Formats: sequence, C-alpha cells, structure tokens
Amino acid sequence: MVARDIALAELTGGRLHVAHLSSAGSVSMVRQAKDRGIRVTAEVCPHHVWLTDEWALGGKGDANATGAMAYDTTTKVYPPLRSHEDVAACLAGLVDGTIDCVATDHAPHERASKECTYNDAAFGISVLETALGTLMAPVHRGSIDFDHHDRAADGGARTGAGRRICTVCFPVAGNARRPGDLRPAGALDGGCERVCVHGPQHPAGRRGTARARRRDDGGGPDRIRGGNPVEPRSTCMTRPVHLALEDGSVFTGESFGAQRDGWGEVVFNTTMTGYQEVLTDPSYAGQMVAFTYPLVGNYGINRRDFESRRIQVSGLIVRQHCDLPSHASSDMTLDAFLWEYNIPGISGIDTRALTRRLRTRGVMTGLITADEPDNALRRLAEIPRYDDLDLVSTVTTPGVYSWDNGEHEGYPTTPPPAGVRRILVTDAGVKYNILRLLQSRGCEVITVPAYTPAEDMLAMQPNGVLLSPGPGDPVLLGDIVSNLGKLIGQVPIMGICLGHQLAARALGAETYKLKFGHRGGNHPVKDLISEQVHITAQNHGYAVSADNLPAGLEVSHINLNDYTVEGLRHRDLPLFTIQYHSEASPGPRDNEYLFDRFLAMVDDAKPAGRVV
Ligand SMILES: NC(=O)CC[C@H](N)C(=O)O
Repeated sequence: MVARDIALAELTGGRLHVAHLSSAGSVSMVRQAKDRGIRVTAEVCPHHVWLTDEWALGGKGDANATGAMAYDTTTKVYPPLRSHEDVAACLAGLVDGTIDCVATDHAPHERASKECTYNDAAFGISVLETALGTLMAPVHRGSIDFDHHDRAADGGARTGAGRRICTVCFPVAGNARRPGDLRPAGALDGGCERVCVHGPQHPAGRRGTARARRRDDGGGPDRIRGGNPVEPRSTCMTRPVHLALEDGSVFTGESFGAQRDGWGEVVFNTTMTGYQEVLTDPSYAGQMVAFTYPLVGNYGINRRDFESRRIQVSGLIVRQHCDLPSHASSDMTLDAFLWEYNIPGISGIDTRALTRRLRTRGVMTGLITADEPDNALRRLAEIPRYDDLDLVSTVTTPGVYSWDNGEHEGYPTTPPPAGVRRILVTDAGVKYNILRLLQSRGCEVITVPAYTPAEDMLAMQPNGVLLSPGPGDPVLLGDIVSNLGKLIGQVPIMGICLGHQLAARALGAETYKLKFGHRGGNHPVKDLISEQVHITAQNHGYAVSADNLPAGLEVSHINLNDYTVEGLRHRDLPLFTIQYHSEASPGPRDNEYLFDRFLAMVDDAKPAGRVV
C-alpha cells in the first residue's frame, strides 16, 4: 500500500503522508522515496517504536511468560504491534528523520470494550497518558534523543523525537473543551477540571502532588506500564474529592460534573439503565444517588428522556462515568449535564462497598467535597437532615399547566370535549411520564401545585385526581394531608408513591421510614387483586404500615422482597394507591395497567358536579 501510494505521489507530483507507519518495509520505502525527492512525510505511533508483538503474549513483553496475561487486550492495536525488527526500523527511521513525527490519535476505551476476549476487544491503546511515557522509554535507554537538534544529510535541521510528538488532548471533557480552556495544574481549584501535563521535566510524576488519573481505557496504561523501564512523566490530573458519611466513613474518588460541594441523603439505586430519568426524578430532591451499576453515562444525555425540567438529585455517585457516550440522540455527556445544572459528581469509588454500608447502616447523610476528610466529617454534623426538610415546596410547579406533549401555562377554562376525561395531577414532584401516559389514554391532563386547596381543585371539575410522587417524609406534609381529607370521596383518586403515602395518612394510616428504601427497576410486587406478579420500578424511602389500617382501606399490592405494602385500595370510596412507580421511566412498563384501572374507576364514577 505504501509502495503504491509512493508511486502515485511520484507520478502525480502530489504530497503523501503515511500515517501510523509500523513495518520495517514501509520505513525503508519512505526512506528511499525521500532520498529520491518524492514529497512524502510519515508518522509513527509511540507504541510502534517500543512495544513488540510479544506484548500480546503477556508478561509485559516477556514471550516466555505466557499465562494469565497472554492476549492482553490492551495490546490489540491497528496496525498491530510488530516484530523487534519492525520496532528497530521505526526507531531508526525516527532518529534519521525518515519519520517526521510521532503522532497519536488517542483511543481511550470503556473497560467493557477491553475486558473481553482478544477477538472481541476494540482496537486501540490508550495513549492519552502513555504516549509520552512510551516514547520516553527509548529516550531513557539512549536510543533516541528528546531535545537534540542535529543536521540532517540534506542540510535541514532535525528535531529530537520529543519535540516532534504531536498530541492533541482534546476534548478532555468537563469544562475544558478547547486548547485555550486548559490551565496549568495550579488552576485546578479555579475551575479547570482535568489537565493533561506532558513533558519530560514534569515534576509530579505519576504519584506526584496531583493525583494521577487512570483513563477509562480498560486499565491499559497501568497494565502496560507495570514492570516497564519507562518512568512515565505524562500525567493526567483530576480533582480528588471525598464522600464523607454520617458513620465516619470517607470514600475518596474523582470529581466530575460541577466542582462544588454537594450534600444530601445518600441512597443507592440498582437500575442498570435509566440514569437520565433517575437524575431528573423530583422524588430524589435532597438526595445523592449512588448507582450500583458500575458504568453510568454510556448512552449520553438527551432531553426527551427527562422526567422533569432539571436535575433533581443533589449529587451523583458512580463507580465509573463514561466520557465518550455512544447514542444517536445524545446531546452531551453525563459530565457536561451535571456541569450544566451545577450538580457535583464523584466517580471512581467502590460503589459496592458503599452500597453494603448503606444496607447495613441504613441511608445516611453525606457530603461530597474536596475538603480534607476530617473537615468534611466535622461539617457533616451541621448539614440539615433529609427527614426534617419540606422538599415538596422546592419541586412543585408554581402555577397550573396543561400537558400536551409539553407544558402549557394555565388550563382551559372550558370543559373538555365530550368523552375526554379531565384529570388533575397534583404536583408534589410529578414525573412527566405520568402526564404522558394519561394523555396517551385520551385524557385532558392538568397539573396543579401540590398545595392547591381541595375546593379549587373541585371547582376545576375534574373526572379524576392523580396524586403525584414526590420527595421527603410524608409526615412533614400535614397541610397536604388535611387538604386531601376534603378531596377523598369527592372524586376518583389514584395516588402514586408520595401520593399513596399522603392519601393513606389522610385516611388515618401510618407511615414509617425504611432502612435503605427501594430504588431500582426490578422489585417484584404481587397484585393481590389479579394475583399477578409484576416487576416494578421503585424509588421510595418511606412506606405505609400494614398495621392498624383504617376501616375500608385494604392492601392491594405487596413487595415480594420484604412484604411491605406496595398498594392500597378503598372498599367503599373511589380510591386506590400505589407505592412504586407504575409510570416506570426508568424501568419495566408492565405496570401501566394501573392507569387503565384508574380510568376505569373514573368512568364508573359519577362525574363530580359536572355533566360530561
Ligand atoms: N417517589 C416518591 O414519591 C417517594 C415518596 C417518598 N418521598 C419516599 O421516599 O418514600
């Protein structure tokens, strides 16, 4: 291929640049072409001047050590790693100027694309951190000069390999998107999130003053560096942050999203997908969510999947976040999304250990901060406790709006056309999918603030009222509970999650706090009416007590994990309630039947003071 292209360049007088030169044959062809005055330039990747195909056998290049590390997927590159002869030829070509520069196109990888068989692994070596380090190996060996300028045979000046390395570290992610955005390491606290420092004199080294960050690449750099004579001086830094918990434990990770402190009740969610819906679910207000699924952000962010207008969690805790999402509808990375809404994230912590701690100790208040751990723990004591906060007032809509695949201020003053049910949704933290599902079932959907007096709601002549989910402890919402007391019995009601808890309290039932709550997409719940078991999406930390239920109220759904109450119905009044997220988003959709059950109840009931 190189010979053909050189011949074409010679024939046409055009210019040829050979990218990723890697074989001895190609080096010699380029050398001869240059000697003959053909306009050809070439580049080589750092790994092709140092690593041989023996690295693929494991043992850090020791061909006799084939074993567990054989076919190390981090060595799968294109062009492939080649023989000693090829490597020597590339090195010689770099030294004598046949090869004009060292170039990399960086290939950071998600762990998953390298933690698989050699055949399945993606091509590429993560060079964001290793490029210079690898290149420095022959420099340290004395085979190549970093700075030396010599005079080539043709009289032109040649520059040392280090001066000819071309690295482009963008996008680095976070807020540094263009070269001009990058600032020196000292500016880390001033807003620059991640800085890549490449240079032979860089004093920090890998374990220097700034924490070295392993790129999301399947562990390539570390695995390749281990045992390598290279003293890597190419460092990618990120801001270390801590997650301090009420029980005195501190998890140290790396900052992503907004660089500011975040605090709230730390809860874990076991869903494997649906991070956009979770982050925008208003029921998470006042909480920092830890995903047990280890990779979050891999399909990016698109506004169609939002469940409210903004991010509602006060912090995000992940094992690994993905900087290179892959999805046709993705507008931005998870990192940028958090940045946009000024929400801090911490990644790189052992979320499994965190989850076990939360399961054992129960949910706890936490603080994400770059402050020293001792300080962080001291400050934790002053942070308001989740159970004492009225969070509904922070998420409810300020005004009435109607839903028609989007929000419209106000509501129609005329009754809906015949046959169309008017459903009011009280917004204590409503999720858009509730509105979507009602609208798709032919309802006129009007959302009202959580504190709307019952009389005002009834004056809007609804056919039914849906009590929305929402954040916080229902015990704190006495006003809403007494208001509901005036509504129950006047109009068919379905309550979801917080709506379920509030309706239960209005009828005289008790609620209590669960140790670590239910948050995920796979909770089995039995519908005692249909006798069917459904897999459900959940997000709640409180539950209705099955003991001493008031007369007329009976349990309709139970959680098959812990037998807690997951639904109630009233024997005499048009009311039923569900503790979990029947609207899904995220999670299994097989619970939408409850909306049909609600509308059947609406259709059975007499219209409240209005003739349809
Ligand atoms: N999703 C919700 O509505 C949650 C209800 C309530 N805040 C709880 O945690 O139990």
